[in-house]
Amino acid sequence: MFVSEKAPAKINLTLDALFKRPDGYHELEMVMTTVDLFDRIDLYQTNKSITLESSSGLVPQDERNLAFRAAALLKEKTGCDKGVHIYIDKRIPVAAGLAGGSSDAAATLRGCNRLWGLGLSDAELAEIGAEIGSDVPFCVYSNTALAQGRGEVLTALPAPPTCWVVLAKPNHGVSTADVFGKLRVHAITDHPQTSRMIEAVKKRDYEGIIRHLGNVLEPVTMDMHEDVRQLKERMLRFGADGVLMSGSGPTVFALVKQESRAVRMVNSLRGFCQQVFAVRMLGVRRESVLDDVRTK
Ligand SMILES: C[C@@](CO)(OP(=O)(O)O)[C@H](O)COP(=O)(O)OP(=O)(O)OC[C@H]1O[C@@H](n2ccc(N)nc2=O)[C@H](O)[C@@H]1O
Ligand SMILES: Nc1ncnc2c1ncn2[C@@H]1O[C@H](COP(=O)(O)OP(=O)(O)O)[C@@H](O)[C@H]1O
Repeated sequence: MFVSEKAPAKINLTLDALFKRPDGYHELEMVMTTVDLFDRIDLYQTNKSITLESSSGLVPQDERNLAFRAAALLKEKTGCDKGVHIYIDKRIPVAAGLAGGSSDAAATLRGCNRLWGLGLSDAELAEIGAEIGSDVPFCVYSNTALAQGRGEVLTALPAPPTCWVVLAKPNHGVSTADVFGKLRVHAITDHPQTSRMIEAVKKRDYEGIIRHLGNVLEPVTMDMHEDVRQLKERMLRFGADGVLMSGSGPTVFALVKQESRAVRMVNSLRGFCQQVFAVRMLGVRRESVLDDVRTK
């Protein structure tokens, strides 16, 4: 038996931190959505064990991989005695603020649920996913949502209006824990207006979305990596309607309406960053690559 799942990247249209909690996590408010840049997760049923391989040498190929951890946790929670071989075709840049690992874990939860015939709901998968990482519940649904708490309390939103999203990742990663570690919540002067962003998304108001883009982690990462600040300035100069760093970074995304402008921007950024993509805003979950369970 074999199933395949798409694992899309996410971007943050807003990211606000309200306070640091006693458990060390930050209480967040984020509007997140998905873009048309995917990893592909192929899952092959085996006897008992879990094994993993990836097209990318940049991610662990063992039990440290978040997809491996997802399959192991699902087995443990359900008492399922089946196994799986996981193959990850990696397209999403790693340690980039695009939730690539979380999305791989979420796609593995969705895929193993089908492969092993467990019949769990998305809400049950999201609850299991929250034990792997704060972004995993959002990635189980992979739509558009307001995320609160440490990221796991979700309220679904409609998809934003479609537009081009140019993603550019500087030639280094950042550690999410390091960025949160340097954030001083009481010193934030420029909180995003989350409710205004929600309103703009609901009204499919493109200009409103552009106006209310905001991320309190952006100055923190920029102070650690000057090239992220330069990248944002460059994208604005190249004619983006709006530019923001996604999550803890260092990927910066630009929103543009016209395809021709997105293509020009990609060509202009290629000398500056190795990983540059022009993709569409998605905002809703796409079903699996191969629609149904197939017998091999
Ligand atoms: C910042 C965000 C925004 O979407 O995305 P990325 O930049 O990773 O894509 C997420 O909150 C990242 O979620 P995720 O990558 O799953 O984080 P986790 O593994 O749960 O946590 C990694 C570390 O980040 C910090 N952390 C994370 C979430 C949160 N609400 N407060 C925190 O302080 C903690 O130090 C934690 O140890
Ligand atoms: N399947 C996976 N894909 C990407 N990274 C993974 C995966 N499994 C574990 N990791 C580890 O998780 C860390 C964060 O990766 P990633 O999810 O790409 O970053 P971000 O949360 O910033 O988008 C990396 O250091 C990477 O080694």
